[in-house]
Amino acid sequence: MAEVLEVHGLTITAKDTNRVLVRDSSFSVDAGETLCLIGESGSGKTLTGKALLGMLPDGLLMAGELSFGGEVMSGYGKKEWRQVRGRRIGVIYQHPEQALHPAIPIGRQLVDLLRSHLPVTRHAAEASARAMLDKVSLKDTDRLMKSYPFQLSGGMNQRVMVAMALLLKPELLIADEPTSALDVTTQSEIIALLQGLVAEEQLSMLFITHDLLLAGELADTIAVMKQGEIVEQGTAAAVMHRPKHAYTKQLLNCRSSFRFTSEEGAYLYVGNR
Ligand SMILES: Nc1ncnc2c1ncn2[C@@H]1O[C@H](COP(=O)(O)OP(=O)(O)OP(=O)(O)O)[C@@H](O)[C@H]1O
Repeated sequence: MAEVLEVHGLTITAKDTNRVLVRDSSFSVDAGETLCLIGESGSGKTLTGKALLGMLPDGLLMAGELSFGGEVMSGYGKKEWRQVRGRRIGVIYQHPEQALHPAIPIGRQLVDLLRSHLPVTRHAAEASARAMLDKVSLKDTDRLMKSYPFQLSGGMNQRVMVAMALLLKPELLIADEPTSALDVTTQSEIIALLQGLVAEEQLSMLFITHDLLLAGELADTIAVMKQGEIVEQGTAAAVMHRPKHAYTKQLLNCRSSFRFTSEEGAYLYVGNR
């Protein structure tokens, strides 16, 4: 399968303290593949995602090579990043307010996004926006196009954010803990939606989570991060059922539905979460 994203030796350092926040991290995402980056809070997942969007905060230094669609992005300037971010790499955050403007109706946000990247008429952009809202299973699109984010539930806003992320038909979707702030039922609905869209659009996805079981449900491959380093990576089946690193075993043991059986050296799945 063709590689969409390749990260080689990504290292992120705080300039003032010289603290290494992400160390020599290498991974790749193939076309149509979902890679889950998992690890506890502070392990460097979000910074890795930000590096891939050219959005690292000032004060951090990046080294290593990032390639997307065969093109090296590591040396990109602001203009090149703007052409990739949002257009070729879509992004979904934990909180919709990170992506949606609170004082602009949903419809206008979608239309403006389309028209800022593509030479389309307002009428055509509105039709595409409605079609995309429909695709993320939001009903009553006429009313929705005129609604503000605060008038929608958390789950609906999350769906709008998915619609925004996919509107420009990106090749890669970066989802940073997109369901962590949602209740369990809504979380399952959003995960099912993402799984459906990824399959339908043949999208590649980098899914960032602290939840190894969720990673097991979604991922083709999993990379486990601890204190800025990838300590284990492999197919989802290998990482979930034959974990090698003590930290991965610890993450699995934290979830009650998995139990480590020392005689067999394997994890047994003993029910749903
Ligand atoms: N702008 C910054 N300057 C200095 N250190 C930072 C900066 N941003 C993040 N860090 C530090 O880098 C480390 C990794 O942060 P990051 O946000 O990537 O972790 P994470 O794995 O995404 O955690 P979480 O799940 O809590 O979001 C943390 O120790 C964090 O405090």
